[in-house]
Order: sequence, then structure tokens, then C-alpha cells
Amino acid sequence: MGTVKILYELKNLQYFHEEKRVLNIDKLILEENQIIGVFGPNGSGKSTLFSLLSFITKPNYGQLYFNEIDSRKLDFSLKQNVVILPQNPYLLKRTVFDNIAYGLQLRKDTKDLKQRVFEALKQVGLDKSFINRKWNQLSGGEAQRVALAARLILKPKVLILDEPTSGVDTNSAQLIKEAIFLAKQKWDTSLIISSHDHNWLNHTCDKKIALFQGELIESGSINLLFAPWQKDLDGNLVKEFFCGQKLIFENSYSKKRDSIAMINSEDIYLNKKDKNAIKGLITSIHKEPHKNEMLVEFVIGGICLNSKVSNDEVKEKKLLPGNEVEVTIDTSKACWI
Ligand SMILES: Nc1ncnc2c1ncn2[C@@H]1O[C@H](COP(=O)(O)OP(=O)(O)OP(=O)(O)O)[C@@H](O)[C@H]1O
Repeated sequence: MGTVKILYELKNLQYFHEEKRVLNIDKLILEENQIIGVFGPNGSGKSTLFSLLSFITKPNYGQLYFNEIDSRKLDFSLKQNVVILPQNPYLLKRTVFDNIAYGLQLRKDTKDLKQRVFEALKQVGLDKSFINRKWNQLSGGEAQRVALAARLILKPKVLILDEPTSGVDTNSAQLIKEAIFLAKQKWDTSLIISSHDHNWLNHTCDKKIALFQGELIESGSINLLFAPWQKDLDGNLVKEFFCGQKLIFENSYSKKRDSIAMINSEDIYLNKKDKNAIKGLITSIHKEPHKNEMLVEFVIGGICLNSKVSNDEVKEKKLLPGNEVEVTIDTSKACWI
């Protein structure tokens, strides 16, 4: 097995907008060659994180390392490895060709330019006939794909996509997903993506991290429950697992059916009997570094979840991989995205 290379490392990083702290991340490691999905409700700090990762802004406190180099010491050529497609990308008031070719022209890398523009167009599912269209002769989904093609043509090492599916239809969202997979496959591009289309993001990414009020919900121990949801008679969201077991989220009647429930591992208890208890099967148990606790991973109807349990409790309750356990999820502590 090859060794995994670290792409970014964030340590005690904080970012402030005026007096308000909008990002506070103790530790985060992002590895190469992954599609990382960043989940979080409006205002949770996703775009702020993306501008730091693409070196548009600098942290107020703490360190950000890229390829093991402190971001304050990165030279321009290394920074060029990271390309961002911002939320509501701006198109130049020119043709599609000019828009897609612009980045390469800036970099004075114009060999076979026309051919490369055609390839980039093709990668986002647009044909050659678009080349002479003006920026204002495109639909929202086409404009978004042209903006993506303008980034893909640079074959970046890292591509950060902030809401690439906002305002696009299902067909464009699917074409964007395919373009992302191709970039990863062809050029080993690492991708960091946010989207409020949770279903799309969940099916696109290899790894998930989530932000809530500027704080990272620890990626190793975060539990995300995705749509589909059912509603009970009171309108509350109900998760029905494949095995038929159900989990009711009380007081969730105002939540939309495509919401995601984020549940901290500390709010899941194993082996306690309760009316809301459901059965799970332990798949693995890992020791938490420098802590007197274990991360117990288990499945309910094919969905993997985890719970933090103290070493003493693991021994006392004889929790072992392969054991069936009763699981109590404190749904009142769930954060909704
Ligand atoms: N220029 C700014 N000045 C002051 N506050 C800002 C500024 N930009 C963002 N913020 C605040 O920073 C916080 C994080 O915003 P950010 O845009 O990073 O969130 P987000 O998760 O990307 O949200 P969304 O999903 O709505 O795009 C929010 O509370 C926001 O109001």
C-alpha cells in the first residue's frame, strides 16, 4: 500500500471578521487525492475556510501548512497549484473561448490552446458550438460549467469548489460530478467541495468534514444521517434504517426533508436500554490517541456510526467487534444542516 500524503494541515487556526470569530479549528489534516465534502449550514464558515485554503486570506492566528510548508512561506508557483471556483463565479464579459483560455494565457502557457479549450468544454459536457457564445448567452447551468472548465483547463493539483451546484439543474449537477471524477482520475486532482445539495455531495465525496458555527465537527467521530427521511404523524423526521428500525427526531417538524442530522459521537450511548434504543452491530473498536476512551464503530442497517466510550465501559460492557448492542441516540443534541 502506498503512503498517504498530507495536503493541508491546520493547527489552532482562527479567523475573525472584524471582532467576530468565524472559524476556530484546533486541528485538521486533509490528505491528497481525495474528494472532500464540506458540510455545514449557512454561515458555518465554509467559504471562509475555502479562502484560507486557496491563500486568498490569511489566518489571524494559528498555522496553515500546504504540502508541509507554512502558508506564509509559500511562493507564487506553489500557490498556483490551488485553484478555486468561488460561489457565484464571475465570467468575463467576453466569449466562452476567452473565458476558458484566460487562465492559461495569464500563465503564458498557450501551446495547443484551442484544442485544450475544446477538451475542457467537453469535460463539462458542452460541445464546440459554445466556443463563440458570449457570456450573456448562457443558461445558469451552462455558465457554471464554463466557469468550471476555466479551472479544469489548468489541471490543478487542488481544486476547491464553493457551491458548484447552486442554481443548476439535475443534469448540470450530474455533468459537474462527472467532470470532478475525471479530474481526480486523470490528473490526481484533490477536490474540496461544499454544496447545499447534500445528496449530491454525499454521492460525490470520498470523505466528509462538517463545520458548525465555525468549529469543526471532528471528522473521525462525526455522524451524519442523510435523507431520505420519513415524517411521523406530528411531522417529525424519522430515519428508517434498511433493517426496518426507526429513529424519531422529536421537535424536528420544521426541518426540510433533505436535511442532514449531525450527531456527535459523545451523544450516542451503547448498551443502555431506552425506548428509543435500536440495535446495532459493532464493526471495530479503536483507541483514541492520548485519551482514556475508545471510538466504537457500529452499523445500523448498513449505515456506519460511531460512539465514544470510556476504556472502563468497553471492558465492563464487554463490547467487542461482532457484538450486537443497544444504541441510544440523543436526538435532542443533533445539529441540523
Ligand atoms: N466580509 C464579511 N464581513 C463580516 N462577516 C462576514 C463576512 N463574510 C462572512 N462573514 C461571516 O462569517 C461567517 C461565516 O461565513 P461563510 O461565508 O464562511 O459561511 P458559509 O458556511 O460559507 O455560508 P453559506 O453556506 O451561506 O455560503 C458568517 O457568520 C458570516 O456572516
